[in-house]
Amino acid sequence: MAPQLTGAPGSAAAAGGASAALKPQFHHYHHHRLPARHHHHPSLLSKLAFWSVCSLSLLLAFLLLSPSSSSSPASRATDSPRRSLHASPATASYGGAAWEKKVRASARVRRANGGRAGLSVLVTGAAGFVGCHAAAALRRRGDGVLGLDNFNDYYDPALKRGRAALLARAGVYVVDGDIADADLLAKLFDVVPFTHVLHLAAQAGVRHALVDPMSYVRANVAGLVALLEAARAADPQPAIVWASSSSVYGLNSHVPFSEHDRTDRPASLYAATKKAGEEIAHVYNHIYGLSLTALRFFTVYGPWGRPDMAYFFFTRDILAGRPITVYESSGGGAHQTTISRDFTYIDDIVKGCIGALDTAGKSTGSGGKKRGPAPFRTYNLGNTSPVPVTQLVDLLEKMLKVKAERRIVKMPRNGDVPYTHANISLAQRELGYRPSTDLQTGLKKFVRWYLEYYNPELAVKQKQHGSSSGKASRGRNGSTSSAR
Ligand SMILES: O=C(O)[C@H]1O[C@H](OP(=O)(O)OP(=O)(O)OC[C@H]2O[C@@H](n3ccc(=O)[nH]c3=O)[C@H](O)[C@@H]2O)[C@H](O)[C@@H](O)[C@@H]1O
Repeated sequence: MAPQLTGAPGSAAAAGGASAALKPQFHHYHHHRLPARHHHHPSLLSKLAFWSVCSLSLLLAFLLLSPSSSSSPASRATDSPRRSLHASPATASYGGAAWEKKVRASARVRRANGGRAGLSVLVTGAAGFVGCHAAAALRRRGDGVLGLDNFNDYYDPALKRGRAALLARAGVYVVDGDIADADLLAKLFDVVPFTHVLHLAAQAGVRHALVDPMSYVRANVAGLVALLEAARAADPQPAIVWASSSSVYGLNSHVPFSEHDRTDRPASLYAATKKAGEEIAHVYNHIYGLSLTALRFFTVYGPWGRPDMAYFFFTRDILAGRPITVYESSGGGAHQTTISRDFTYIDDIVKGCIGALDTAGKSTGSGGKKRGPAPFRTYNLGNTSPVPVTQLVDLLEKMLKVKAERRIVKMPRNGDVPYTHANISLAQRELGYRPSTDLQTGLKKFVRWYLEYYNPELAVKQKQHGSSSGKASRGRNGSTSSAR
């Protein structure tokens, strides 16, 4: 992918229009409630009652479903808690012949894929990290791809716009809308008979759940239900592959983590909402015959990554000469001497996503009714070789040629788990998943992208001299503005 993109600034429509508009009617009702009981003005009163019921239902619907995410919703992942600027479903604009034409063109299959019919895939969270790479890979294969993303400001929306611009150049249209917008989803399924949904829209990030817990419920629970509702009502019903998380293993200490291990002891609200998603998916598979595949991603990293993840903001802070906080184990567990992650490179994850789409059996329902059993699958997508976070920092120092100022602290109780390690034999067997990128190789690609995107002068210098002065200059776009 061409790395140098400057994204247009993101726009998140302000929420609250619907509820604000309803307020006066609500007050009006209370003002006139007494006369209503005495039957003085029956027609006026029935009107008032009607509007009041409408107001309350809309307000309730708004509170329950409003603003989740398409990529990674909710509020900005900054150190200072801040309410999100969600795109309100009520304010989204779509429809019309030109819009439908664009949607259809993007979702149209270009080329059959190795003898099998090409897929037509709705990718939610397409302006997110994994979504952007997966959508581009599907398009390269000739599949039809339509993206959906709400471009929320959990982290710098300019990065999301940059990813969407990249997809636009590849012929993938990313609809600016929210997975909680039932009308929009119904419309999309109406316009395109999607064969598959790759559902990657979510509120990601483990530690941010302490700051904005409701954003996780809105995106990962209410948003998922909204998507599944639309999918079960669609005709034909698509098969759904979606992003769960390695974090569902929580306090599990049996390593490497296998799909058969316990997932009933999450350590964070994020993990709990992903686990809830897995249970909710089972319901839709059971009642409506939706084909459902959950992929448990293990700490995915790479170019165009998420600025709220440690490898990304460590890079930014090391270059800016700022200290980084590295957690060490508080001790006590079986393998808790070093905090480690099974870091998995983006290209490997994308191959796993595509393997899951290609092998997903069909949904069996139609018209909202189940006609027979449909596949229900869960796979780990990891790298199978955990690396201590301290070693990640060593590698970054070497690649950036800057010494990190490390502040070593005991891991706080912030939802993080000390260790992850995937057993991938099931994905290997059934999806043909074979990760092939070690952390050193993948991180090099990330660092190259990071420098070209945020700090092109330093990138050139490093390329020319094979070394930097050791004193990194500040990034063009991002060193200080990206959120974490
Ligand atoms: O595997 C997953 O399922 C999850 O992977 C990541 O979560 P995490 O592995 O915690 O990744 P980071 O937040 O980038 O943290 C990586 C490591 O750095 C450590 N860390 C983090 C932040 C910090 O300031 N210092 C520090 O040492 C963490 O404890 C962790 O061991 C993603 O953020 C989640 O969205 C994803 O679902």
